[in-house]
Amino acid sequence: MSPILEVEHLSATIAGQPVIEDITFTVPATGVTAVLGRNGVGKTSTMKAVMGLIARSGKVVFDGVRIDREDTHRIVRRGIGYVPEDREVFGSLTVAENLRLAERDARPRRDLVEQLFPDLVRRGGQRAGTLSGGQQQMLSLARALLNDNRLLLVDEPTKGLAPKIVTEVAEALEEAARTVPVLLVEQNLPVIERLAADVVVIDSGRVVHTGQAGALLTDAEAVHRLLGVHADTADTVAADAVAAATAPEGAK
Ligand SMILES: Nc1ncnc2c1ncn2[C@@H]1O[C@H](COP(=O)(O)OP(=O)(O)OP(=O)(O)O)[C@@H](O)[C@H]1O
Repeated sequence: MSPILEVEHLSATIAGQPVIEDITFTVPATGVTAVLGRNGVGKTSTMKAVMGLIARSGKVVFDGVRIDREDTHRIVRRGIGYVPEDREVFGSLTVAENLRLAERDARPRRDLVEQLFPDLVRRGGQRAGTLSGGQQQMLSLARALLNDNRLLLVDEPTKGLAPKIVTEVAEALEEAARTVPVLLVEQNLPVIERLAADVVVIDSGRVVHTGQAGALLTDAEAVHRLLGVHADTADTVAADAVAAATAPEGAK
């Protein structure tokens, strides 16, 4: 099967400063591909460059069509959904209004969204600005899933969330990934282990490793060298996350 996204020699600048230098990778047409790397190496910039949100050069091919000269509006209409790191929701509008505004297709996938996020249905009348961080993340994901996208770019969806909510967001993403391929920026190794088939590791604006997620995560030396964390720390984090997610309410 051909890749859904091909990125070749992609470079980008913000305010004239280079933020990524020479990024090359492909995203398979199914499953989750994780973009990893230490803080500030260019993960978010890579997503923004693909979406045409920052000045870029190089080649980006989406489902066989070059999109690197197109504006963001056109790229979105081609079927790439983008869930940015800052969870863009309209804070003064209700949850239901946020969802309605995101509907682009003639037949939005309301059933899928209601099945994945029953809590959002219950909170339809609540102003989005008063939702918790985890609920805002769910709303942001739901907005992208309403349309029949052919690829989702999701930037650090679990950042800053409590372990139990991290598990809920991971579950929602896992479900979503059954219907659409996902390019996921993520720092949480247990989440990557659970969701990702493939990984792309970035360092100093360049790709330094691509391969299968399982092969990287079981190689403690590579995890330490490429990501700057100890694999056993990741195991501890995973164990803590599972314990927190499964502990009775009063024990958390
Ligand atoms: N608006 C901006 N103005 C100037 N420099 C920026 C801006 N946004 C990002 N940068 C710089 O670009 C580089 C890459 O940033 P980017 O946000 O892509 O990294 P990241 O890997 O996503 O980081 P993190 O994991 O911390 O979110 C960093 O050195 C950052 O300081």
